[in-house]
Amino acid sequence: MLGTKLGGSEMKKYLTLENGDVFVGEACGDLGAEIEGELVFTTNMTGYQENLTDPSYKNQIITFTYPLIGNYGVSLGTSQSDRVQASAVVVREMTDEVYHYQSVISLDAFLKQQKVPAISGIDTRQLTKIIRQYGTMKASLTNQPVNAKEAEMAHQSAIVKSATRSVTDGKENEHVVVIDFGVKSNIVRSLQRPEIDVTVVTPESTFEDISELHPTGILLSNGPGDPTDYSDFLPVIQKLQEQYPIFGICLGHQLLALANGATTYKMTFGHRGSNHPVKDLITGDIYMTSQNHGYAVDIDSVKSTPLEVTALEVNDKTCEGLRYPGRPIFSVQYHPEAAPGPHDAKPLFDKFINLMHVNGGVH
Ligand SMILES: NC(=O)CC[C@H](N)C(=O)O
Repeated sequence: MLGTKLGGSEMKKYLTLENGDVFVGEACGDLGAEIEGELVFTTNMTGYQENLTDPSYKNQIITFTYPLIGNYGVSLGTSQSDRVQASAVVVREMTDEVYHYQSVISLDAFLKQQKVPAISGIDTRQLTKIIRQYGTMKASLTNQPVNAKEAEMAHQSAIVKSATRSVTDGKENEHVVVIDFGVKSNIVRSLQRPEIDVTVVTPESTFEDISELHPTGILLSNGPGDPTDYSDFLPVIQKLQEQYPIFGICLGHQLLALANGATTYKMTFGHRGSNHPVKDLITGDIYMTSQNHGYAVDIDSVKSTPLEVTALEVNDKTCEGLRYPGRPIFSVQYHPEAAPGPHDAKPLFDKFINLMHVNGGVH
């Protein structure tokens, strides 16, 4: 059944796109809430809980192209941060008939609890075709019809405020410092080993703050928004890369590129999904990867930097990996931590830790 009625709601909701298109559906999630955001789509067939709680989706309205969302509920330990980060959710059908032994709450109830609005009964195939043609655009989700002008939104900085926290007990001698631009829990989890301490620090940290932690390696995390909004942190990366092994993931990859003089650009509709093939130019291997990004590193701009392109997206040949020859520094545009998605690239965490071992840890 299309647009399952949830919690007895028959309330209409209006999704108004910047180009003037209007979709009318049924309100679910937080029924009263109205929001604006950047309308994006993800082709993930599963993993809605991980997507919704991924801080990289801050200020974005997520359209799920998979037609049935919510059927395995929401479970403990699956979220990628402590709350829903996306502004709103667009689905073809949301169900609260949940079948999963670990589910503790339905998706609709979770969204209500988190005060996040959603709209169901939308032809998400048609909507996705519009986004593919016109590109990612601003949109509003309202309880009454509005005109497209009102759906226009000023540029919102999506920078996440984070706090420094020690993830492990600090007794061991190898120490990864994660710069938290909006880090996903599974990145931190993927680094954890008995011999490794992990400390997560805010991007307001200075080079001195970070050095005082005696890192053996630095992980530049994923995060929301336009990478050029983070220019304040680039001088810190420039200093860190003189001394420490670095692994950049997604936003972290883009910031490593910017810190070395490359440029980034906004893609038409980005890559959001779990089946993006990436070719590793060093080994020739192809990985299936999990992705969620709207910006990319300009490959031509890398030529005049000390960096080298190490991977390409097979379909559109965009930059998926970089390394700094001669230094223990590399980055990827995709998500080796998955959550959700395939695990082909998981060995990159071991690669980073091995680089730290080889480097011996610069203290
Ligand atoms: N997942 C991420 O780190 C996304 C990076 C950046 N916000 C982008 O959309 O390109």
